Amino acid sequence: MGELTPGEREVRRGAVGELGEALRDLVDAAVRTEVPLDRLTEATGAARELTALLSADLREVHEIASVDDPETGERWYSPVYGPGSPVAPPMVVEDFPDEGRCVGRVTVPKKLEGPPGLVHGGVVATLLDHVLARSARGAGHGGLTATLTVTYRRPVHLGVPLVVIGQLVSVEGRRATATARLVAADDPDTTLAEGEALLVALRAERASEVFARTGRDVGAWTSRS
Ligand SMILES: CCCCC/C=C\C/C=C\C/C=C\C/C=C\CCCC(=O)SCCNC(=O)CCNC(=O)[C@H](O)C(C)(C)COP(=O)(O)OP(=O)(O)OC[C@H]1O[C@@H](n2cnc3c(N)ncnc32)[C@H](O)[C@@H]1OP(=O)(O)O
Repeated sequence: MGELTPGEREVRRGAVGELGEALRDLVDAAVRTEVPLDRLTEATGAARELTALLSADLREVHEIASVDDPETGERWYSPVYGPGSPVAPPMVVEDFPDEGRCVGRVTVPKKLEGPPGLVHGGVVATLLDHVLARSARGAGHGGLTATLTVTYRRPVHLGVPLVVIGQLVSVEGRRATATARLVAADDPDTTLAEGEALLVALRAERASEVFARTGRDVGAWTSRS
């Protein structure tokens, strides 16, 4: 699909979000179902039909989606916040760029379970990584995560509203550091997990190399100065 007009992109984004929500419901049912074997087999056939329907026009693996904005970094299939992603929890994030802060809200579903009833530790790291990078990006210091330290202080339960706060701490040349906390919405004083990251902005020429296969200008990961 070629580039969309702003109006077309808005309409398509709405449809992508609806499909994403339907697929997340499907994934949730798929990981929780205890229906008899014949029902499982029937569902497998229906799922394969759905795959054929969507596969009539597919992007290559490096191609950027028509609904995305590579300059601002809005990604509709992000595994963290993408409205179109079946694997995203998804987290809803509010940006406070003037304060170098962002606040994510998320209730983690069954598909992202680690120990029984608890959120997988890699998922906790992913949620922290996102708000860490995003707090810096919002304040104009887009970069890739160079180091990420996660401290798991308390078990994080599935199905509980969570708040994940990222805060940009310092910027020095292409390097930015940020910290993040994950808490339960109803107990904001108890830290469940915390993160710290070094984000390094790519030099412009390095960014052109790294993202060459997308065939697009990708500005959100480079130094903006
Ligand atoms: C959809 C609807 C809703 C709308 C949503 C709207 C908006 C959403 C927008 C945004 C979302 C925002 C953002 C968040 C998104 C995603 C977050 C995910 C982040 C990631 O998932 S990201 C992937 C994983 N990540 C990598 O894939 C990195 C691989 N890696 C490399 O690509 C290189 O390794 C690199 C680039 C890191 C460095 O490479 P390089 O060549 O530039 O490095 P170089 O040597 O020049 O270092 C430069 C200076 O950094 C220092 N430095 C470097 N590394 C260091 C280390 N480890 N420790 C300490 N210091 C270090 C040096 O010491 C030097 O410092 P100095 O300049 O002072 O000498």
